[in-house]
Amino acid sequence: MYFAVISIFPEMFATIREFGITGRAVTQEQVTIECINPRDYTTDNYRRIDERPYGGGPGMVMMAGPLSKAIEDARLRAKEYGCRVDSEHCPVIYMSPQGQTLSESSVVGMTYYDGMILLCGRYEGIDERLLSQYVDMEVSLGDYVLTGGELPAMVLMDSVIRRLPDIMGDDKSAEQDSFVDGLLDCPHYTKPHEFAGMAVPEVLLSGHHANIAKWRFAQQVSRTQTRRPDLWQAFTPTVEQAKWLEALAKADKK
Ligand SMILES: NC(=O)c1ccc(NCc2ccccc2)nc1
Repeated sequence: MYFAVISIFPEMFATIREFGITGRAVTQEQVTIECINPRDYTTDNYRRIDERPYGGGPGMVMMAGPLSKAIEDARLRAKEYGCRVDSEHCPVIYMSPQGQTLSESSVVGMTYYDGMILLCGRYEGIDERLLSQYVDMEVSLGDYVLTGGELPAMVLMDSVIRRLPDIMGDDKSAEQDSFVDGLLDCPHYTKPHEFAGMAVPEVLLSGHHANIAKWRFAQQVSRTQTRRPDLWQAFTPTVEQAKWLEALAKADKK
C-alpha cells in the first residue's frame, strides 16, 4: 500500500518508518511511505508556506500554492507506484479536528485503498480553497487539538498498516477477526507466574484451549459492559458470538 504524507516536518515520520511492525512492513516493501515537504515547492528565498490570515486574527495559515504542487506531485508518485489515483482508490485525506472520527471499522475500510495522500496541517490550518479543491475526506482522532496533523497521520497509517493482510502474521490476525472487533480486549498475562503476590488466572495455565477462549471472551464482554456501555449497546454479535453469549448467560444463572 502506498502512503504519501505532505508535511513540513518529514523527519517526524521516522517513528513509523523505522520501528516495529510498521517499520518491518516498509522494509519488506509491503508498504511505501513517502514524505513530501511543501517547502520544496516554494519559489521565494524564504521558502514561505504560511502567511497571515485575511480578516486578521492570531497565528498563520498554510498557503494553497505550495500544498497544491505537493499534492499534484504526490499523485504522480502514487501513479508511478501503481495506484489508481482517484478519490475512490487513493484519496487525499486531511487530518483535522473538523473531520470524521477515526474508528476501527473506518480503518478496516481504508485497507482496501491502493494508497492515500495524507495532508498534515500546522498553525491555524490550511487555506480553505486548497481543501475544497483537493481534499476528499477529513479525518479526526477525536475532539482535541494538536499542534500539527503529523501525529494523527501516523496514528492513521499505523492503524491501517496493522490491518493489512499478512502484516501481523496468522495467529494475531486470526484472533483479530474472531472476537475483538466491537469488544474491548481481554486481560493479558505472562511470566513470571507470580507478581506482587498476584498469580495468573488458573484457566490460562490449564492448556484447555476451549475454556481459555471462553474465559477470554467472557472477560471481553464484562469489560465492555462495565467500561464502555456505549460500545456494548452498539455491539452486534456474530452467530458464533451469540451462542457464546447464551452459554455465558446460562452459566451466570447457575
Ligand atoms: N483531532 C485531530 O485529529 C487533530 C488533527 C489535527 C490537529 N492539528 C493540526 C490542525 C489544527 C487545526 C486545523 C487543522 C489541522 N489537531 C487535532
